[in-house]
Order: sequence, then C-alpha cells, then structure tokens
Amino acid sequence: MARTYRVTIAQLNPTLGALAGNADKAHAAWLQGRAAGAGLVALPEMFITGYQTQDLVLKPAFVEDARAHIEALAARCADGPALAIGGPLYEAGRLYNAYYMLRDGAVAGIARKHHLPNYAVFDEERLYTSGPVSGPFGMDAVRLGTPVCEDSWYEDVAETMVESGAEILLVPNGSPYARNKLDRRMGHMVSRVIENGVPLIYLNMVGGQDDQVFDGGSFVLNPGGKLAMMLPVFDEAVAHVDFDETNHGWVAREGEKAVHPPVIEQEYRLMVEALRDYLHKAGFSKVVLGLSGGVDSALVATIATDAIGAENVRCVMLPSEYTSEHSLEDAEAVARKLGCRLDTVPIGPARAAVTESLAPIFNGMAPDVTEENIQSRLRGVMLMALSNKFGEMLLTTGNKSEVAVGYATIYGDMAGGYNPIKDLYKTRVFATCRWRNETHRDWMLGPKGAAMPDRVIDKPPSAELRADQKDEDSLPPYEVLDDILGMLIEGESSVADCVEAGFDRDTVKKIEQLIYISEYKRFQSAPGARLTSRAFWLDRRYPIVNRWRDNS
Ligand SMILES: Nc1ncnc2c1ncn2[C@@H]1O[C@H](COP(=O)(O)OP(=O)(O)OC[C@H]2O[C@@H]([n+]3cccc(C(=O)O)c3)[C@H](O)[C@@H]2O)[C@@H](O)[C@H]1O
Ligand SMILES: Nc1ncnc2c1ncn2[C@@H]1O[C@H](COP(=O)(O)OP(=O)(O)OP(=O)(O)O)[C@@H](O)[C@H]1O
Ligand SMILES: NC(=O)CC[C@H](N)C(=O)O
Repeated sequence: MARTYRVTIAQLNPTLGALAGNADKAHAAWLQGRAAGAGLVALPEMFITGYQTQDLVLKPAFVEDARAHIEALAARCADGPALAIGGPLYEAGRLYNAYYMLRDGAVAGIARKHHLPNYAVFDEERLYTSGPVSGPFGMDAVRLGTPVCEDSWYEDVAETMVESGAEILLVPNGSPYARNKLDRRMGHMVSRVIENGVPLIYLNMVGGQDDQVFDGGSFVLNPGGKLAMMLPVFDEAVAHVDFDETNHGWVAREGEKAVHPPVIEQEYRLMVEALRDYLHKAGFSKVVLGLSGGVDSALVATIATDAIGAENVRCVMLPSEYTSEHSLEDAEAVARKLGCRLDTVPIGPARAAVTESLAPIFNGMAPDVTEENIQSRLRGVMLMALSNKFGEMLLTTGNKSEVAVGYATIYGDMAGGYNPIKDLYKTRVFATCRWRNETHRDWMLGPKGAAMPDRVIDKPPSAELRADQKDEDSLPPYEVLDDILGMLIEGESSVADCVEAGFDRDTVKKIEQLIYISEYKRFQSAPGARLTSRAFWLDRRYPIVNRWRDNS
C-alpha cells in the first residue's frame, strides 16, 4: 500500500531570548501535530532563541541555556512525533547555526548551516563556523534533507543532501521581509526542486525583532516547481503538509493557497506588526507621540492605533506661536477620528524661560536655527516627561526622506524609542495615508474610514519652527528628493548617474552633502521598521566622519 507522511509546520513568532516561552510555543505546536497524526513537527531556524541573536550568541552561558532548553523540549516531546527546531550549537570550540532533530526524548541528529549570510543585516560569518553539509535525517517513512535558510539559496547543499538520499527538503528560515523578497525566495526554491526532483517545504517565522520583521509566507513546492501550499504573510499559522509516496517519489497534496496582499498593504501591516512586537517584547503596552497636524505624525498615530488600540495611544499637541490654526484643527481631527486621547501642552512659557536664561550669552546675536531647534527640543522634553510619568514609549516620526538628509533636530523631534516610518520615503507616506483612509482589515485595531483628513495629506509640509516655513524652502520637492535618494542610497549611484538620469547637478550635490553630514544623526537615531534591503542601520553602514565627495 502507498505510504503517506504528514509534516506539521509551525510558522510562529518567537521572542528573542525568551527560551522557555519559545520552547512552550514549540511544544504547543508539537501537541497539535501529535493530535493530527504527524510524523514530524517542524519549527523555523533558531526558533529556540529567536532570530537574529547578534552577539548574544557569543556568550557561552546563553548557548548553554539554549541547549538545555532544547534537551528539556526533547524530553517533553518524547511520546509522539519528532520535533525539528533551530538553535545554536557549541561543539569542539566552534559555534554553529544548527537545526536539531528531537526524537524519543533526545537529540537524534543535528544539521549545521553551511552557507552563512554575511551581507545586508546578516553577519553570520562573524558569529558562526560554516558546518559540513550533512546527510539526510532518517525519519520513520522518509529521508529528510534540511538546508538551513541561506543554504537553500545555492545549489550545492540541497544537491548533496539529495545525492545522499534525501527524498523531501525541509528549509527552516529566519528570513526577514524586504520589498519583493518573496519573488527571490520563490525563485531560489523553484530552482532547488527543479534541480533535485524532490518536494520542498519552505518554513519561515513571523514577527518583529528590533528593526526586522519576519513575514512568514511559508510554502510547499512539488517536483517541477508547482505550488502545493502557501501560508499567509505575517499571521502565525500551524499547518499540516501531507505527502503521498508515488512511483516518482514523494508528492505533497495540495492545501491552503493564501493570496498575499499588494506591497502597500504588506508594508503597512509590517509597520503595525513591527511596532506592536517591539513594544510588547520590550515590555511596553502604551505610547505617546507629538501630533502636529502634519502627515507624518498622523500616520504614526494611525499605525500605533492599529497596532495597540486607541486607548493605548496618547497624542499631544504642543503648540507654539508658529502653530497655525489649521494644524490645531487637523491634530484634533486626527485624534478624534482615531479615538485617541489628545492632550495640549503649549511650549510658549518654557520657550520664554529658555530664551531669558540664554539672553545674556546670546546678547546681540540674531535669531537663527538655534531658536527653531529650542522649540523642537522643548517638545522632546515635554514628551519624555509624559513618557517617564505614564510609562508610555515615545514614538518618533521622521520619514526616510528626512532621516536621509538629516532634516530633523537631534535631541528634539528625533527624541523617542521607536520610529515606525523610518524606512518609508515621504512620497510613500502620502500614498500609505491615502491607502489606509480607504482600507480596513480585521487585523487593524483602529477604526474604519478616513482617519487622516485630506487636508493633512494635501497641505505643503512644514516644520512650523518659524513664520511661513515650508519644507520646500530647504529641500527639493519630495518627488524629486525621493528619486535622487533612491538612486544615491538604494542604488549607490554616482552623482554623474543622477545627472544622466536628468537631475540638476547642484541639487544632487546638495543632497549628497546632506546625506553625508547627517550620518551622526542617524547613528544616534531610534530604530524603526525595516521595509527595504537598504534600511538605515545594519543594511547601510557608513562612516560618521567622511570627507570624500563624488566629483563625477
Ligand atoms: N559630525 C557631527 N558629529 C556630532 N555632532 C555633530 C556633528 N555635526 C554637527 N553636530 C551637532 O549637531 C548640531 C546640529 O544639529 P541640530 O541641532 O539638529 O541642528 P540642524 O541640523 O542645524 O537643524 C535642524 C534642521 O531640521 C529641521 N527640521 C525639520 C523638520 C522638523 C524639525 C523639528 O525639529 O521638528 C526640524 C530644521 O528646520 C533645521 O533645518 C550641531 O550644533 C552640533 O552640536
Ligand atoms: N505643534 C506640535 N505639536 C506636537 N508635536 C509636534 C508639533 N510640531 C512638531 N511636532 C512633533 O515633531 C515632529 C516633526 O515635526 P514637523 O512638523 O516639524 O515635521 P514633519 O516631518 O513635517 O512632521 P509632521 O508631518 O508630523 O508635521 C512631528 O511629527 C511631531 O511628532
Ligand atoms: N537566515 C538567513 O540565512 C537569512 C538569509 C536568507 N537568505 C534570507 O532569506 O534573507
């Protein structure tokens, strides 16, 4: 009689360092798999520790603790299916990124990651030794090869495993979202099944860790590359994959095929998940932010409301003499539509006190950006006071265009613990606001309908730090700025490339200069949700002091 084999895959959200909690999640998935008659329950890469551990994994006590939790999990899961889970392995003076097979109460086998990613946000060569390519795990009915994440982006590991008998490939991943990443993953995995003629399970985790968000989207391919199953993005899911033995080897039965939403929705969801996980995993349940009546803080307030609910979001209007009537009205309208609390804290009296204190030293000097920045810093002082008093994390609101050119006040509006829109260019801020105004999904805790009035989106952006100030007094229009930034940052293009593309050379040189001289601001800035493969922090590491300029 033809045999069948069931693998339960657990697309779950670990918390970095919460070893016992992650083990409990793995155990709960194992119970589901056991109840469903699975032969194996599989979890993603480094699930016991959470991913990415960065240098924490260089601490021997952490690795020993992770190993102890894996062994305890093996004992808990003795009576039922095998359990496969990622974790670190310290062996003969070397550290590996490993995938453990637990069976009959013990560690039955270990695969060691061979290809260590060492680009973008990954530094695995700094942390781990490249392992030898292992042969397959012999399970009850099948032989299973387990290339770990990056291993499956190359031909050799899967090929060697299949040559040594693997009949099914199971790829555990810690693969964070970046724009169009699913196409890249799919391209690599289709190549592996076509080259090797065996089915493949691609298993990713979900959830936010610092700036990165693991987007799930686990899937199953049959030989030839046909999709047999697709799980949703961002949701936790435990699914059963059934394989039938045929004359041509194992074939996965067709199952759920989730259709993933368009990029604008995925990225909005990502910013929501990133913020919620950052707060909850760090032990916060509430936030505070300055709501200016402008579009950036309106979007951040909306993301926060969708992530943790209006009752946990405090908005604060901190007007000065330059705050326009429409800003007051717009801040009020946004908070009302979202259902958030809005407090008003005028900064005039504090500003007068600072001006008076500094007057003897500034005597005879004309006002300049110093006085503008004092206002911004006083807002930071007030907002951090509220944060301290009420235990609400301060959100900062600079979009990627501003962060790129340093258009923000250090220790002023840059004050804050997390920036949900740090990797979202201003032109995308506008598009995202329009999209959210027209769209509501079950996972949004905020209200249906337009939370951001048209005027908030359509008015010319202004910092309102002096009379009649507009962003375009200091910067090119955002459509132009964002295109140039896209070339200089995402594309690493030269100044000559930008001129060739039709941009004015003086404008490009000015933007280049602003990017380089604001490196110190980004170094001191809050982390934020990573959307692209060129987000500020780990993807792009530039020197702070740098006198090179591109004279092309
Ligand atoms: N390489 C370096 N390494 C370390 N520190 C460095 C530095 N270069 C300057 N600095 C320090 O940084 C200071 C200059 O930076 P900073 O004080 O931020 O001042 P700055 O960048 O000159 O001014 C802030 C700009 O952001 C604009 N803006 C836009 C949007 C919103 C807001 C807002 O506040 O709401 C502001 C504002 O209109 C103004 O043009 C220097 O005085 C110096 O202390
Ligand atoms: N009057 C204000 N009341 C409350 N917060 C303010 C006020 N002005 C500025 N802020 C805070 O400082 C941030 C930067 O402000 P600013 O208005 O200068 O720049 P922006 O990038 O155009 O942001 P926004 O689009 O939110 O106005 C705002 O997003 C907000 O969090
Ligand atoms: N965990 C990993 O090996 C990450 C690198 C991997 N290729 C990715 O999906 O981004």
